[in-house]
Amino acid sequence: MLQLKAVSHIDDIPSTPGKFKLEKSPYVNRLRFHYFQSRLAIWSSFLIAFFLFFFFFSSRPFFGSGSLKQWGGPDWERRVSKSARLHSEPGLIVLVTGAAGFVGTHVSVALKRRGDGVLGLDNFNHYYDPQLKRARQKLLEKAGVFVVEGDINDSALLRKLFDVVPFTHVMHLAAQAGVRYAMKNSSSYVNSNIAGFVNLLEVCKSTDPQPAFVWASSSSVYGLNSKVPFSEKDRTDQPASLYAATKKAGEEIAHTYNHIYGLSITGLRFFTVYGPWGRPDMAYFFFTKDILKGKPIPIFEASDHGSVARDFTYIDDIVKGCLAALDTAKKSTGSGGKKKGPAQFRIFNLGNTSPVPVAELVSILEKLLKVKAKRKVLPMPRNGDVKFTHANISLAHKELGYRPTTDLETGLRKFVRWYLNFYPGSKKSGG
Ligand SMILES: O=C(O)[C@H]1O[C@H](OP(=O)(O)OP(=O)(O)OC[C@H]2O[C@@H](n3ccc(=O)[nH]c3=O)[C@H](O)[C@@H]2O)[C@H](O)[C@@H](O)[C@@H]1O
Repeated sequence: MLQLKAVSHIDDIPSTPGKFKLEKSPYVNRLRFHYFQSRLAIWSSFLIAFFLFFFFFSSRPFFGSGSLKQWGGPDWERRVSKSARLHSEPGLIVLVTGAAGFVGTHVSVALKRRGDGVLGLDNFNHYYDPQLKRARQKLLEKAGVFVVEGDINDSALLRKLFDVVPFTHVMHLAAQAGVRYAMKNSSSYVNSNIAGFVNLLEVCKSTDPQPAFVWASSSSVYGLNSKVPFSEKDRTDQPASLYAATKKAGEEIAHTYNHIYGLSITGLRFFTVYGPWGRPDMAYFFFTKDILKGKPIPIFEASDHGSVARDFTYIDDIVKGCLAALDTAKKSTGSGGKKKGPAQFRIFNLGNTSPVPVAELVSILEKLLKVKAKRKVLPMPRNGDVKFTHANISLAHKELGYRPTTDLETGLRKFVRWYLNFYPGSKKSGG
C-alpha cells in the first residue's frame, strides 16, 4: 500500500522536461522498479485466479444439465425409494423424465394417485419460467412424488437411479420442446432429444431386468404430409422443423434399441397438448396472457390466406393415453445388454381428431376471458410451423382404448380458470 501511495505521488509529478531533475535520481528509479514489481504481482494473481476459476467451473457446470453432483447420500436415497414405492399391488414402478414439465407433472400425479411407484427426474432448465416448474414440483411433492434434479445426459445419475429402484417402466417426457425455438437454439434440441435420448436408452438396455419404455414423440413428425387425417402409416420423412427432425430421429433410434437389445418401446405422437399448468411458450398460453394485457396477438395464416389449424388435445385425454400405453406395454426381452427375443415396438397418435383454426381458438379465449383480443393477422413464418394437424386415432383406440372426450372450449375453460387463479391480478392489470 505504501508503495502504491508513493507511486501515485510519482504520477502527480509534472512531466515538463527540465522543471525537476528527479528523473535521474536513483531513489526514483528504485520506486519505479517497486511499482513495476507490485503491478506485475497484482496482474499475475488476477491471471492465476481467472485460470483457476475457468478450470474449476468449466469442468463442473453449476446450472441445469451440469455435472455438479446434487444427488446421492442416504437421505437422498431414502427419498428416492419412498417416492418409487408401490402403494397397491400389482402396480408399476415408473421413472418419469421431465416430471416438472407440463405433461410430466400430470402423468406423475395420475400414476401416484392410483398407487403406482413414481420417481421424477427433471433438469429444471430455463427454456421457460422455472418458477412455474418449481410450482409444479410443489404440487408433485404434495402428491408424494420426489423429483430428482438432474439431466438425462448424466449417465452416472441414471445408473444410480436404476441401482436404487427396480423400475418396471420408463415414461420419457424430458425433451427440448417448441417448433419455432429451434431456429434460435438448435444445439439444445440435439442435446436433449438426441444425445440425452440415446443416453437414457443406453442405461435402460443395460439394466437387468430392462424396463418397458414409453416416450413422447410429436405430431410434428408428419411435417409437410398433406394426407389427412394423419395416420401412423403415413410418411414422416418431410419434417418442417429441427424439432420435428429430432423427434423423427428419436423414432428411428428407438427402433434400433428395440431391434438390437430387445427393449419394449412405445412412441406417442402428441398433438398440440394444452391445459392447466401448461407451457407458456405455446400459443394458447401466451395469447391468454397478451389478451389480458391488451397486447396485440399474432395470428398466422397460410400463404393462400387460408386458416392455420391444430388438433388441440386436452391434457387429461393425453394422460389417459399415456397410462394406457404404460399398462399395455409388454416386458422387454433383453438382459445383460443382449436381446433374448423380439420385443414390442409401437407408435400411436394421441390427438383429438377435430382440428380447430387458430382464429377460432382466439374467439373462444375472448369469450372466456371477456376481453376482446387485438388480432394481428400475419403470414405464417417459415420457421417450422405446418399449416394443419389432424390425428387419425383409430389405432390408439383399438390398442389402448384411447378415446378423447374434451372439446376445445371445455378444455380452455379449465385452462383459463387455472390461469386466473395461478396469476392473480393478470385480469386487473390487463384492464
Ligand atoms: O403437436 C405437436 O407435435 C407440437 O405441438 C406444439 O406445437 P404447435 O402445434 O406449433 O403449438 P403452438 O406453438 O402452441 O402453436 C399453435 C398454433 O398457433 C399458431 N401460432 C403460434 C404462435 C403465434 O404467435 N401465432 C400463431 O398463430 C401456430 O401456427 C399453430 O398453428 C408444441 O409446442 C410442440 O412442442 C409439440 O410437439
